[in-house]
Amino acid sequence: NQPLPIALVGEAILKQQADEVRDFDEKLSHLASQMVASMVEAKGVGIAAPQVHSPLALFIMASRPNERYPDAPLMDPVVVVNPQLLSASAELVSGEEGCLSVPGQRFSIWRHQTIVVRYQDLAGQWQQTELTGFIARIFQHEFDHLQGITLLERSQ
Ligand SMILES: O=C(O)C[C@@H](Cc1ccccc1)[C@H](O)SCc1ccccc1
Ligand SMILES: [Zn+2]
Repeated sequence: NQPLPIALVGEAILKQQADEVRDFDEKLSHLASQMVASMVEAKGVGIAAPQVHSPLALFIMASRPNERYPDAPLMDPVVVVNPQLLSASAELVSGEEGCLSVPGQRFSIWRHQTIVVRYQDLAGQWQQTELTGFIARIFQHEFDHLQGITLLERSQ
C-alpha cells in the first residue's frame, strides 16, 4: 500500500471545500487505507483527503502519545466521512500543532476543548460522539482541511 504524495500549502486542492461522499464502495475503502498508510509513513496523527489530492469530505484520526502530547490516548485509526460539528465548548485551549502540508513548522493554535460531532463510517452508518482534548484538536484540524482552511489561517 504505497504512501500517496502529500499536497503542500499553496496547492489549490488545500483551499477548496471538499465534496460530500455519496458512494460507500470499495474505492472509498481503498482510499481510506491508502490514507492510513500515508499518515503512518508521515508519522501523523491525522490526515485529510485533500492532503492526498482527493477533494472528498473524508479524514483519518489516530491519536497516539507523542512528545508534545505525552498523555494523548492511543487509538486505532478512525475513518471520518461527511463530518458535521454539532456544538463546541466556549472553553478554548491553546496547543502546538504541526501539519503534513506545512512540513517542519509548528504553530500555537486555539481549539475548542470539547466538541460534539456527527459523521459516517466506511459503511455509511452515522456516528455521533463527544470529543475532548487532543482528539478534539485533531478532529478540528482535519475538519478545517475539508473547509479549505490550514494552520496558517489560524495561527495566533
Ligand atoms: O496535517 C495534518 O492534518 C496531520 C497533522 C495532524 C495534527 C492535528 C492536531 C495536532 C497536531 C497534528 C499531523 O499529525 S502533524 C505531525 C504531528 C504528530 C503528533 C503531534 C503533533 C504533530
Ligand atoms: Zn494539517
